Amino acid sequence: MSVDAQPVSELPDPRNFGLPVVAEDELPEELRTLVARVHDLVDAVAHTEADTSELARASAAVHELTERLNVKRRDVGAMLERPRADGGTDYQTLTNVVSGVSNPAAVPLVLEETEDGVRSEFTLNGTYQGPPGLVHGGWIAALLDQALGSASAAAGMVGLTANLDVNYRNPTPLNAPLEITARVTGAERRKVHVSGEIRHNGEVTAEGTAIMVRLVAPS
Ligand SMILES: CCCCCCCC/C=C\CCCCCCCC(=O)SCCNC(=O)CCNC(=O)[C@H](O)C(C)(C)COP(=O)(O)OP(=O)(O)OC[C@H]1O[C@@H](n2cnc3c(N)ncnc32)[C@H](O)[C@@H]1OP(=O)(O)O
Repeated sequence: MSVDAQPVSELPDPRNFGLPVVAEDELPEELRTLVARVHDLVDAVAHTEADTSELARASAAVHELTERLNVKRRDVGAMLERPRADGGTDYQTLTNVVSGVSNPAAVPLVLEETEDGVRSEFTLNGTYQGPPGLVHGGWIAALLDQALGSASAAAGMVGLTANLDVNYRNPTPLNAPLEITARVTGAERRKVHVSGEIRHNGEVTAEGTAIMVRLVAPS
């Protein structure tokens, strides 16, 4: 596979795409705490066997809270900006459903750059269940999509997924330590070829390949 695309050293500035940008240090610690607590709340709701009066009280409290938080909402598409260790700037979608720091539905997947791509260790609670005790296959695809896209971005080539191919090799367990890895394997013109896998105890449970098509900033 040929590698003839020229990686750019900096990620494109989302402002050039008309997107609002929030600096990481502008994100209140109280929001991060709220996100973590609501993440746990979703799992609690999914599995609770509390009695009906407790359920009714919880339902009213959550409804009231939703109305209070909805008074002031961020624009869809807001991007989080943070400094990178190498002096560059990193961007990610604030509410990304897999890794967004303000999204309680997110895993959250915190991908670290490695020598050849990206990597993360994470655990999925019962919220992500498909078959009994196992992670939903659609979420496995979403996790791989995110890691594959991030590997491309980490190599300076931000793109959209044009094609994603997933093989489910072994069941992926809930509530157990998982590892995800991804890397760029080649690039030609705007196409970036990426591959990655999810492992449990060192054994591959799912692997994916994708073609990301690099974004071109409007001129
Ligand atoms: C915005 C600001 C950014 C700021 C910085 C951000 C930092 C972010 C940080 C971290 C990264 C995050 C990571 C995200 C991870 C999650 C990713 C997703 O979930 S993406 C959502 C799902 N994907 C879509 O919604 C795409 C929908 N499809 C499209 O929009 C178009 O089809 C698109 C862009 C993929 C291509 O359209 P065309 O018109 O631009 O380009 P054409 O000319 O058609 O294709 C270019 C090349 O790609 C090939 N191609 C296109 N589609 C293909 C396909 N399905 N299979 C194989 N090849 C394909 C073509 O054959 C062509 O190749 P040839 O250069 O001629 O060899």
